[in-house]
Amino acid sequence: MSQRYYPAESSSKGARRQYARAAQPPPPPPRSEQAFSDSGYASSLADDMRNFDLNEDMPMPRVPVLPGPSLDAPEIERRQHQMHIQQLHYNQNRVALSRSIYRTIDTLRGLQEMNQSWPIHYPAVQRTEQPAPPMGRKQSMTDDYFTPDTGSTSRERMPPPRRALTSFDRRPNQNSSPETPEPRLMSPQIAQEFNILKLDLRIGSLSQSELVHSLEKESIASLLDSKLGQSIKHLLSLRDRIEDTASKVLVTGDLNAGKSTFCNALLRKKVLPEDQQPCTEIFCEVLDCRVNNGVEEVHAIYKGATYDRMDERTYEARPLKELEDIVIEVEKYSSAKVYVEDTRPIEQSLLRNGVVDIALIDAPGLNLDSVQTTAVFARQEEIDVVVFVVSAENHFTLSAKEFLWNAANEKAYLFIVVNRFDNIRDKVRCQRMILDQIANISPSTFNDSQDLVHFVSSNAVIDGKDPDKSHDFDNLENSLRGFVLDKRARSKLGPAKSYLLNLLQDLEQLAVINQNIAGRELDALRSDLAQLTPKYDESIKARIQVQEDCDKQIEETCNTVYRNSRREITRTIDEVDQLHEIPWRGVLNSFQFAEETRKAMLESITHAVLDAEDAARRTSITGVASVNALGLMHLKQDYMEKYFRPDYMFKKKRDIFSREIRTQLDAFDFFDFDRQEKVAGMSLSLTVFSVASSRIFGMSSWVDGVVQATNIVGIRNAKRLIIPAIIAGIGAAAYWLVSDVQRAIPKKLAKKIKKELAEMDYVHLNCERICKEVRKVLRFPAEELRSGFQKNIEGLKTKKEEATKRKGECEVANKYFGNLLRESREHAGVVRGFDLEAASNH
Ligand SMILES: Nc1nc2c(ncn2[C@@H]2O[C@H](COP(=O)(O)OP(=O)(O)OP(=O)(O)O)[C@@H](O)[C@H]2O)c(=O)[nH]1
Repeated sequence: MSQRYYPAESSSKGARRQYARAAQPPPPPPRSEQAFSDSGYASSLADDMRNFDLNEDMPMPRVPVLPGPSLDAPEIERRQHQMHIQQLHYNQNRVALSRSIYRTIDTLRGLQEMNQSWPIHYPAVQRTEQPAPPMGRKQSMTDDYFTPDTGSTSRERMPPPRRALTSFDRRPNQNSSPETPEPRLMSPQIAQEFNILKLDLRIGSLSQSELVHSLEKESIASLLDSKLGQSIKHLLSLRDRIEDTASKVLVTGDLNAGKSTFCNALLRKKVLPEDQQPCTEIFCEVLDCRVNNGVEEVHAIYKGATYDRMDERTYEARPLKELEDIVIEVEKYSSAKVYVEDTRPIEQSLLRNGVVDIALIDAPGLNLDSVQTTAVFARQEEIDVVVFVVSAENHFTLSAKEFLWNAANEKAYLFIVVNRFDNIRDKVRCQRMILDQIANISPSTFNDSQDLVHFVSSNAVIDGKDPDKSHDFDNLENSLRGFVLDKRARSKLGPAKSYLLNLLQDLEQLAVINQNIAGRELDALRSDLAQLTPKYDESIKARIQVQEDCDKQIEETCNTVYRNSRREITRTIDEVDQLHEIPWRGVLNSFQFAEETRKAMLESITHAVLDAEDAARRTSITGVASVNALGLMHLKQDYMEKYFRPDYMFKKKRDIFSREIRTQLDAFDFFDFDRQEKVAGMSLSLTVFSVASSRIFGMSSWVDGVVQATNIVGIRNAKRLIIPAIIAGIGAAAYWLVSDVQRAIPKKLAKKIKKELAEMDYVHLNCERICKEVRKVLRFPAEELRSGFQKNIEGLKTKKEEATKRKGECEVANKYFGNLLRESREHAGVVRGFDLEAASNH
């Protein structure tokens, strides 16, 4: 402890402080104005810490020589040497910590980048998935014969797979009921173990772990990203802090404990207002005026403004004597920077001591109001040393104890000034009582009470009327200097070290968790890919095979339909004249007979076509069923089977038109001349005609015949016979024709119809039409089958590509987190090795 360097002062009355100048190193080179820049002191730092080395550090401190018996030269040299070693250690630790800060910032930035491509997993439990409703499918406008199959044949569609929230993407176990929670990926307790990277999600009544579970993976990643950003910011401010050559001393305590008087005593001049009644209501930071171009003044900082000495909009510059008014203007000012000149020699000045620049912060009384108390706590982070002023008359109030308990957690040592000791009659009892209380509040402070607890009377220092009291204060001042200088390694570097350790521990945890997840996901993806690749290849092969089978089936079905239709229709047409029994109602009704016969014939042919269509329908049902069977066999639930409506077939106008035969009756349909002529040859009455006609082709023979006949019967008889013979012949012929109408009509009609149908290629056209319709009908399920296969293959292809991409990402993540784990462990080991105590133990 400092006591070794600052031995207890002689209690002899009037003992005076002496500072030996013997064996002092040459005075430090003058420091630039910049080096003493603003109150945060941060701005005085070099921008890039990476380039600095130990030689650029602060000047070596001089050894203050304390009051007491004069020291001999070897002792002074020894102390000088110790101080040098101490400074060297401090600088080594400072440089090493600074490097570690940069190294950690690099790590955090790398993690932020990684978080963009592979959202970092935060420990959480998986949420149970709710199955999504099955998706409807829009029916095609062309699907006339088919409707979505919603009937008994419909199959349950599986909900689409969803990615678990903070776990890797695995399809939930289909056998597990929705109520059964999935196995926990991580224990939520792990989340509680985070120090720095803990997500602060206290919203409403939900706990952090509940909130983590309710957030999407991307939201957690973005929260972590901002947390990492905050951490980088904090690391930079820690770097600024350890680079800050100044130490901030917060003087706090209860109202009227004498904090301002104590500060004035340290400065040896009345700078801060002292009063019986509470007066300091804002923070007053006392600094060496050299940082303000040597001008003594107060910068009263406006409420809500961030102080910038170079920007007068952020503060009001006022003379020192107005400080009394400023400290109570809480409505206008948040705090004040008090620039004062400390004219005392460097060995005596606390503000300008040659080792470290000290800023004294006079805080409002803790029990002034709760806001101010909170403000004191808020400033803890930037404070190196806490000097707690307690009134010897009042001891520790509740607010004082509360503050000290909290401060003791942050800072192992507290400097306690028990002021107004002059007002105490039984000083020994008071000392005992106060020390007992300190033992409870801060045991480490109690153990070092000789250095850290001082009973003084601050009001007696400036006027110096009572040398005894001044002597106690000198003692305190020496201890405080020692405490500030010796413990700065701990107070300045300690927070950076512990923050780094905590952060690296968090990073290690995140690395373990994420490497684990990436590894598991990688295994899962590898096995997925091992299944997907052959499945994909098989699917392509199966598609070709099934497509061929399906085409073959359609072709065969169509050929069968064509053949059967052609056979049936041709047979009907061939037999059309034998099929109908239209009653004969005499020659006079022969037209009606002919008409009915025509209709009957045409109807029978149309019926034959309709029968062929019916047969085609039945064949189509079988064909569709067998294509559906192929689909179900290969695509299973992915095959969208539709309900087939065979009654919708052959319903178009085109079909009706194609079936129609427009054969009409004409006069020749009633007589069968072919037959008349054949029969005439055998008829007696026409024998004459026959004979005559056999001669008629030659004029000479005909004339010969007439001459011969005339010769036989005589001219006169011949004249008498020829005319009745002609009449009889015509009559017989007419009779013959009329009597043949009943037979001639069907024959002639059938012949005519056949001829017309042959001319229009009726049979082929209808068979072709029927066949075309059947092909069209069969092509719907075939197309469904083809698109099902296509979808299946594309789905597999997409899955394969996604899995391959994801596998690549996981490999990168796995490697990255493996490196992060190694790096954070190794780095934490390095940081743990920084022995901050070594600096003060030498
Ligand atoms: N007797 C005696 N009086 C003191 C001592 N120190 C301070 N006082 C008086 O105590 C009163 C309050 O002192 P301040 O320094 O204003 O107290 P403070 O803690 O700064 O007060 P606030 O900032 O208003 O909380 C003043 O009247 C001082 O003169 C001391 O050691 N002995």
